[in-house]
Amino acid sequence: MRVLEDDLFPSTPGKVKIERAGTMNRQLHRCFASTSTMFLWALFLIAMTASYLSFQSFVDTSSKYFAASWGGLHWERQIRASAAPRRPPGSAAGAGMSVLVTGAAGFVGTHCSLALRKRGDGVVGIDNFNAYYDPSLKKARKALLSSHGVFVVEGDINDGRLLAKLFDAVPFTHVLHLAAQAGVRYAMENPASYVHSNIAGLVTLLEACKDADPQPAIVWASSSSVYGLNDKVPFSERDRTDQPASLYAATKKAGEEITHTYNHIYGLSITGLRFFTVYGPWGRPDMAYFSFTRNILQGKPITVYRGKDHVDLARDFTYIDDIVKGCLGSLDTAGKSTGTGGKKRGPAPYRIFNLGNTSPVTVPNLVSILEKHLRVKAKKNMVEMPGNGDVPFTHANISLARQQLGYKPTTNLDVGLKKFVKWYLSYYGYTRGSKNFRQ
Ligand SMILES: O=C(O)[C@H]1O[C@H](OP(=O)(O)OP(=O)(O)OC[C@H]2O[C@@H](n3ccc(=O)[nH]c3=O)[C@H](O)[C@@H]2O)[C@H](O)[C@@H](O)[C@@H]1O
Repeated sequence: MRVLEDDLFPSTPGKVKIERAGTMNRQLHRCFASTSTMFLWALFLIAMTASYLSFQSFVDTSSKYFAASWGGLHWERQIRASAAPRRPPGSAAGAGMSVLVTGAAGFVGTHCSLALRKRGDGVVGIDNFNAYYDPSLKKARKALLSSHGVFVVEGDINDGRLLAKLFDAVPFTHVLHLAAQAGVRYAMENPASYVHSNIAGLVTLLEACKDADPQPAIVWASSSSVYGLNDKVPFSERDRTDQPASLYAATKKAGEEITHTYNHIYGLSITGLRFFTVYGPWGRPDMAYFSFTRNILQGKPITVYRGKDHVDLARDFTYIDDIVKGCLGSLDTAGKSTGTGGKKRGPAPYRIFNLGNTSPVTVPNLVSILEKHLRVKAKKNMVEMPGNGDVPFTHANISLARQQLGYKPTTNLDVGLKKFVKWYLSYYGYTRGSKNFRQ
């Protein structure tokens, strides 16, 4: 390039003058020659760029094709086998459902999938096994599901092609949508992950459901956090939910509105469940009861948040088995979706239920119960609740779920944490007095 420039704009003007006088023709000729050289260079560069881009898109497409962990005849056979209900013929509970469970390798997803499978329903799971918390725990849950005949597809709910393929392979009667970016405080660290899973992923899933023929009925996980700054207790489904305290809560609230539009426009049957701080065996390591247990056993301090004026925070902690009953009750009572091929044929149910325990426990009390079951004293750092999205307390009114789902929680925090601690000690291979953890 520098050579070309020098040719057109020589750096010795005196010399130019002399040459101009005598050799104008030659100069013109050189100029034309340089222009055509530039033209050729430009053509060459365009050709190179075009072939690079087409090579890139070939690499992208083929790597997607080769990296895809789904598709093919064998895969479809596994999906269909897993989706097939196995209730005995003539069973009082009917023919059985085919349920697509999103977030199946998650905490609530695993328990619900197992419970459905155990009573004879067909279940196919989908999970993206992201690294929000230790994926090896998710893999272990997947192995547990697999040992009970539940197949879990490794994929993302944002992948519309995968969802379409699943609905092509199986006429799912229900979708239990539990895949989400959970956690209240993490939303300040990674806000985009909440939009990706709880908004974009939800819409992609609803699009697939609305296009499916037959359309499935959808039961999905909202959250008690939608009550936000509401201070009327206990929280009832009729209370205001327009003051979220965290982005997480805002995305769950948005999910309630988004599902409403799909119910209204396409006739999808929707049930939203507001879970209240679910805990238990195979739980989520990011939650307080789980991380407190780990730290207490390892002799590390735990941070206990306190509200304004030293008021203890409280949660309506709900045991996983009770939540599973609420989820299955919701699937069993969900009315049918009415649309086909994206067209609504009539009104479909739109329901929202609180699934809580109705007896809040303070966080210091939770710690005392853990200390009792672990037989280890916690090193507590009491700090004022940072302004990171937490709410001071939650308390569910569950009358609606009791009436319509037959929901009746039966496990208190003491009994539930005892079961959790038993699982934790066996899963992480901890024997009392030893410091050998897998974690
Ligand atoms: O039910 C819900 O709506 C929500 O319940 C939990 O959220 P949260 O109730 O905040 O549960 P934890 O993160 O386990 O916290 C429980 C309590 O412990 C407190 N905490 C948490 C962490 C910590 O280090 N110290 C501490 O005192 C929190 O402030 C809170 O009061 C889940 O993480 C959410 O995904 C779910 O949607």
